[in-house]
Amino acid sequence: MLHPYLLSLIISLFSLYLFTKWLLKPRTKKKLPPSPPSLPILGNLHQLRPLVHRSFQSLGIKYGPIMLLHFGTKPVIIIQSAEAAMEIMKTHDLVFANKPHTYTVRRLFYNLKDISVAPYGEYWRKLKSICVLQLLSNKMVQSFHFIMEEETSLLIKKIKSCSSSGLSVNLSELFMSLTNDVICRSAFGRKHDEAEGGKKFLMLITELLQLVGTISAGEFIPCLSWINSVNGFYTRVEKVAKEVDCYLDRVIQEHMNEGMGSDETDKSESRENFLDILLKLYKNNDTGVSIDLENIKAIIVDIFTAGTDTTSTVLEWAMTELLRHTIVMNYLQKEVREILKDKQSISGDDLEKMHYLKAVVKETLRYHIPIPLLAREASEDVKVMGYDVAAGTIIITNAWAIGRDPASWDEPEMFKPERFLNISSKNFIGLDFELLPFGAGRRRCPGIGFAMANIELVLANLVQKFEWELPEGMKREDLDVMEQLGFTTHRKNPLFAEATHFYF
Ligand code: HEM
Repeated sequence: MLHPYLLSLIISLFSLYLFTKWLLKPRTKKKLPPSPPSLPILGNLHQLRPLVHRSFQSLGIKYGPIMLLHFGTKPVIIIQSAEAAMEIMKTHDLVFANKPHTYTVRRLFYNLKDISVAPYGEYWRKLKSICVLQLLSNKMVQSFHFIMEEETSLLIKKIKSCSSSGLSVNLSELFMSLTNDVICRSAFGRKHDEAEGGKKFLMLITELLQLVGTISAGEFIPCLSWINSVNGFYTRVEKVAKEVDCYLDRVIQEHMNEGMGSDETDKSESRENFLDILLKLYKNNDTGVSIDLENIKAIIVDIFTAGTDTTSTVLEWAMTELLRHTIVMNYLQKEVREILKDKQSISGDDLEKMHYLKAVVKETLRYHIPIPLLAREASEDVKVMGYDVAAGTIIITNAWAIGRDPASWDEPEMFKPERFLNISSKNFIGLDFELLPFGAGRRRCPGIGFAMANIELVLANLVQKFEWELPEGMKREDLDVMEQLGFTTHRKNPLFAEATHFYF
């Protein structure tokens, strides 16, 4: 037995040894990206203006292509070069396969039961494969071509009738309603008119996107979360979530009844739509992942939010730039009219030959990227561009700034479709990190084929069938290019134009 004094001496010496060892241990200091000075509690939130992508770009000029900000207490890394984006969406794609969520996102997307914000894992993989292989496969996109054609013909008729009365047309509104109708028919098999709340649903989706696109201090600073209750933000979130849910409940119930032979059947299209496929999976449950009605509603919200505003935004900006650049408009009209000759209906094969049209769409996607910010979250500690990124850090890739980065693009502030005519020019399918309108890596958009088919068909028809002018008295240089705050950067003010001559 040791004497108690001796025992305590040994313990004390051993503790001293351990303490000294700990003190002398060389500390590996974390190497963090450059960071603008921040305020207590607020972090860098006070430095962000409503058009956040522009604020990030301005800060990036001083702090570089990878910088660390704090949204309240939450560290957020901002990526603003193609090289850094490649590290996030290619080199470490698996580590960054998760999306960050706020209360708003969880509430509006059925507690992450959808595809676009669902955590990366088995469940998300199954849903994504359903989306890629079944809902948005090439075969399905081709089967929806007739919907896109019919809706485009309706758009043309509306423009003609408006212009025959000497009125200018609100193209922004027409594009939004066209893309909504195309998605609605592809999703549910038919359009939903005013009486069925179709227009209201469109407005709800627009509001949902605005809420998701708002960076509210209350979501990032726990002690300020009361602000969102007081300023009505959470009330709006709650109202939109409930109304969307109510609408989708009704639509799904009707769809199930139609399948059982209700007299609604005559309004529906005979071909399979998204809801048919999802309800089949729900009933058969043979995919290995059980889909319940909440999942179906969440996926439908995804398809509407991802597919309507984005597509109409591209159309709106493409027409804005064509109206601002007469030479581009003339060149495009010449190409489309030469390929079509007297044909009125435009096929997929015709569109394939329209290289300048494709260049105009690509340039629009670069210059006016519909979703400017791509958010991810680190699932483990990792090094990016030599900097330490801790698990849980939010990463935001500013795809808007990358599309305008002078290091990657000649004259990035000019609208020049010609830059995409070269065979080796960049593409948007997620392999060129200078051009990321559809993202890249595992989380890349599965709706590229659907969106491009729709956009090209509408634009080709608009430039083939009409001559376009700005409303009377307005000069090209007066046409504004202001962006609206939200998840997608559409025009702040609606685009009005006049169709002066018809060729059909
Ligand atoms: C011009 C039109 C469109 C643009 C610019 C666009 C852009 C995007 C972007 C940037 C993402 C996120 C990618 C990432 O984080 O890396 C995304 C995801 C997604 N998009 Fe699209 N999209 C468009 C059309 C569509 C359409 C028409 C649909 C469906 C009908 C669709 C369905 C989805 C879905 C389900 C996701 C989530 C994918 C996932 O998280 O794995 N998108 N889209």
